Amino acid sequence: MSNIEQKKVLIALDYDNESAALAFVSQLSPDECRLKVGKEMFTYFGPQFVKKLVDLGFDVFLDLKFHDIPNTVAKAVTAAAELGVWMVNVHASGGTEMMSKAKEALSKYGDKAPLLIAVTVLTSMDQAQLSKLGIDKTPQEQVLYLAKLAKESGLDGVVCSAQEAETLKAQLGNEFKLITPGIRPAGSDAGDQKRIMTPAKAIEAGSDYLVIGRPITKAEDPAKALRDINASIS
Ligand SMILES: O=c1ccn([C@@H]2O[C@H](COP(=O)(O)O)[C@@H](O)[C@H]2O)c(=O)[nH]1
Repeated sequence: MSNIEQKKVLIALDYDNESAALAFVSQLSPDECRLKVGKEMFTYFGPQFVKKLVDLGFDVFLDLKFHDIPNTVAKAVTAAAELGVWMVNVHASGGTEMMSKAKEALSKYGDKAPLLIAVTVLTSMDQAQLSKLGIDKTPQEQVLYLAKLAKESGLDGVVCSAQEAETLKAQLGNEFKLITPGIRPAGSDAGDQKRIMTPAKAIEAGSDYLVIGRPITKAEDPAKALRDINASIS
């Protein structure tokens, strides 16, 4: 398996203990995965933690899902770029002006700019939860609608579930990146995830990157769990 194929897995480092997270990371190579830092670890351990991972040579996806007025989000993604992260995200429901301003703010970093992607419909949401929000569309329709706005705004891709990947690749083209959480190896616990798929099926459907947390970090042997997943998608 080439390094490029191996690096399709983005491990969600959702730990409340920095030493435990770093002990796990010390078993990994930047050649076999990328790392995702989300709201929990960022809130506990801050930008210094992100910097540590970047300095260890890992590509880091800073998953803070910014959602605010255009000026604030443009400044927030700039702060992310200053940390040297590989990817950062905003919520597509923040609108096209917000997304375009964020993308524009990153242009000064040239080819060092992090990829900018937009969250569409959280993978923990199903049809019933969308309806409760007053959205009268299927998750598939709503994801496609928001992904089109993200593409129009110049973003590099979206966060969606692998269940929407085939449609999005067909409608938005191969270059537009699909980052898919809600990945569950066969037999593993779905937890709070609703729109799920196995790693191999997700890649087959068109996912570019798989976000995987608990199936790896809560496994008896997390490093082996990653190796097994990488083998299953090679
Ligand atoms: O729609 C989304 C957007 C982000 N996430 C994040 O991905 C990981 C998934 O972790 P698992 O343990 O594999 O469920 C987690 O950090 C979420 O915040 C998502 O799940 N869905």
